[in-house]
Amino acid sequence: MIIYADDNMPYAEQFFAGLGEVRMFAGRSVQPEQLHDADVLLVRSITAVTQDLLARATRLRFVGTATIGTDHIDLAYLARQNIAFSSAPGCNARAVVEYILSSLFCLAERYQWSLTDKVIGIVGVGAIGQALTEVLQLLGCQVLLCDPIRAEQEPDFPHLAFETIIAQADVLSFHVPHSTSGPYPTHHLVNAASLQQLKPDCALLNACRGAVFDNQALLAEAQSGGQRPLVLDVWEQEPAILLPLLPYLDIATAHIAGHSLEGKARGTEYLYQQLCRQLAIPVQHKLDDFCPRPAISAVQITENFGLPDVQNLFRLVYDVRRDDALLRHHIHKQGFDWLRKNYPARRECSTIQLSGAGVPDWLYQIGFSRT
Ligand SMILES: NC(=O)C1=CN([C@@H]2O[C@H](COP(=O)(O)OP(=O)(O)OC[C@H]3O[C@@H](n4cnc5c(N)ncnc54)[C@H](O)[C@@H]3O)[C@@H](O)[C@H]2O)C=CC1
Ligand SMILES: O=C(O)C(=O)[C@H](O)COP(=O)(O)O
Repeated sequence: MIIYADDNMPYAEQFFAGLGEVRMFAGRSVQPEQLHDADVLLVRSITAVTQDLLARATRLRFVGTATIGTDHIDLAYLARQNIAFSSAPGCNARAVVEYILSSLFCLAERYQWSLTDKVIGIVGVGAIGQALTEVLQLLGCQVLLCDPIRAEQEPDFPHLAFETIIAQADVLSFHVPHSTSGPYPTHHLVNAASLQQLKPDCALLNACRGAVFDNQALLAEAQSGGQRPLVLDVWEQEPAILLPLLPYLDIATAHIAGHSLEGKARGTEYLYQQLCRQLAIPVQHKLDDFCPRPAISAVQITENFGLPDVQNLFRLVYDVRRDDALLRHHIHKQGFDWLRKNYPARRECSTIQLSGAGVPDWLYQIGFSRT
């Protein structure tokens, strides 16, 4: 069996070598001829898996994407061809939550907010939006939710219409898939018209898909004197991003919100498990076999620890300002894909064990580990 895997998929060799010959490829530039003998194709979000890409892959039996999003895959074509498919739902949800949390801590410091005074709106309350909601509520924030699809399925879900939430929120964080059709399309949810409905200082955060925000509309508003705080991890037309927008952004990163080591590697592990299931063979490897020990693994908490200390503790794990600086420094010479490919190691809160008599339970609930 020949398994083609994106060369930005951590531990692909280690997980898949026992199942066949593993060949790595460059996700952005892979060509149909390269895949002519593929039995299995494992991609990340930068490879558009279309009928054209698979034109020569007559042996293909399984396609996997080590991502949550599936908007780069022609799912209907795979179904028509009887090619099994798996994404990796939830694999990097925790990393995105930590990215947003770090961004909120930065904005709070820069603008001297108290996060607990802000009304935070979450648009899209799936794996990421739900986990983010729970963390923010544990930190004492007021959170409003918008998810019309959940509202249809769960009568008690506290849904607010998009028009309502955008008028009330001080901060809006988006966690929807990108869609252009269906009853609730998300393409350009934030556009020139919806920007007019927002409070003028309502902060906008996008760590879902670039085209959920009309980037030209953001630029037009900023150039005409708009002052709203902006955080963008994802952009329209990646990797050719709208560079004139950069100076107006508080935080700008290269689609790395989900790129904790655990987040990426869980994606690989999930696909490995799915392929084993497809082949009806037992799972032999797990993530813990491969993930290295984190640089900082334990922290002592004293009885003086309180809510204001969370930001400092959190910065031991992740500080989004590092990734913002990387983008601003390297984007012109090295480019967007280089930033993603050379992303420095980042671990999740769960890799830090907290000890001490005074550890409040909510610290464990927001993601740190017990000793
Ligand atoms: N920046 C990054 O590195 C990453 C980005 N993502 C993006 O984040 C998206 C969300 O991820 P998950 O929460 O895991 O997905 P999910 O599928 O668990 O949740 C998405 C939620 O959005 C809701 N939704 C759909 N259309 C909506 C609309 N018009 N208005 C409000 N809600 C709507 C759905 O009902 C669902 O509850 C992914 O589709 C992916 O595109 C995911 C991981 C990493
Ligand atoms: O999971 C998703 O969906 C994402 O957006 C990924 O975190 C993006 O990472 P790459 O697959 O583009 O490396």
